[in-house]
Amino acid sequence: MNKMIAFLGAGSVAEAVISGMLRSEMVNREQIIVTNRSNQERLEKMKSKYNVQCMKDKEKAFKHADIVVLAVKPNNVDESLESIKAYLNPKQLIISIIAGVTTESITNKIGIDVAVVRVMPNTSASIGYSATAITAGQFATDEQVALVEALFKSIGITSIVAEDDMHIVTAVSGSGPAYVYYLVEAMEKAATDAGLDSAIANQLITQTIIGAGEMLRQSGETAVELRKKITSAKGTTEAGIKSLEEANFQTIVVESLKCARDRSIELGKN
Ligand SMILES: NC(=O)C1=CN([C@@H]2O[C@H](COP(=O)(O)OP(=O)(O)OC[C@H]3O[C@@H](n4cnc5c(N)ncnc54)[C@H](O)[C@@H]3O)[C@@H](O)[C@H]2O)C=CC1
Ligand SMILES: O=C(O)[C@@H]1CCC=N1
Repeated sequence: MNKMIAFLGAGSVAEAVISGMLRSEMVNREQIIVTNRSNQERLEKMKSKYNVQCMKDKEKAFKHADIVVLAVKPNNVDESLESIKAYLNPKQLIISIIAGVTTESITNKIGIDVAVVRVMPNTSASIGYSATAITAGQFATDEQVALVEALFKSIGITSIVAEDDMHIVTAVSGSGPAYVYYLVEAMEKAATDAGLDSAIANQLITQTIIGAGEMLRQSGETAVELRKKITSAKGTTEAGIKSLEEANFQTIVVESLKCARDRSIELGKN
C-alpha cells in the first residue's frame, strides 16, 4: 500500500489505528500524516512515539493525501470538516471512524461527490486485535471498500455491515472493550478485597479473560456451552451465576448496550 493517509484528529482511536498499522507494516511512518485542532503537545507526542509526520497546516496535510481518516468526536464534525473541505477532491477516499454520523451526512458536509467509507474499529487495533465493522457510502467503489478492508484487516478482523447496523456495532464492538475492562475492574476489586495480592490478581484475571476469548474463538462451542462446562452442580460457579441472575445481569447488559446504541443514533442526529 503506497498511499498517503492523513488523519484529522489525533486522539485515542487515531493512535490505536496508527500504531496497529505501523506494527503490521501495512503502511510505513512516511505515509502517515497526523493533524489535530490545537493540541501541539499531543502532536509532539505522536511524533516522538511513532515518528509519523505531524503538522498544523491542514492544506499541506490534506491536499495531496490519497486517504483522509476522520477521527474527531461527533460534536467536532462540522467545524473540523469546514476546516479541511477546501483541500479535499473527489479522487480521495474518506474513511470516517466517527460514531453515529452517517456517510451521507459526511458527504453533504464536504459538499463534493467523494467516496466515504465508515468504519467502527476498537482500541485493540493497537495490538492487531481490533474488531472492525465497515460500511460503504454512496460514492465508494468496490475497489475502495476492498482497500479499506485490507487496511483494517492489518489491525484485526473486519465485517461488512449495513449502515443502519453501525449503531449496534458501535455498542457491541466499538465500546465493547470498555465493558470487558469494567468487568475486570470489578473482578480485581473482589480479589483484592478478599486479600489477594493485586499483581497476582491482575495476572490471573488477565489470563482468564484471554483464555475465555480464545476458547470462544477456538473451541467451536457457544458461550452457553462453555459456561455450562464450568458450572458444576452445587459448585462455586453455580453460586456466582445465581447471584448474577438474581441481580438481572443479562437484562442490565442488554439495557447497557441499548443505551450505547441509542446514544450512537442520537450522536448521528445532532
Ligand atoms: N475511543 C474509541 O475507542 C473509539 C472511538 N471512535 C470514534 O472516534 C472518534 C474519536 O474518538 P477518540 O479518539 O476517542 O476521541 P479523542 O477526544 O481522544 O480524539 C479526538 C481528537 O480530535 C481532535 N479534534 C477535534 N476537533 C478537531 C479539528 N477541528 N481539527 C482537527 N482535530 C480535531 C481533538 O484534538 C482530539 O485529538 C469519535 O468520533 C469516536 O466516536 C470509534 C471507535 C472507537
Ligand atoms: O464512546 C464513544 O463514543 C466511542 C465510540 C465507540 C467507542 N468509543
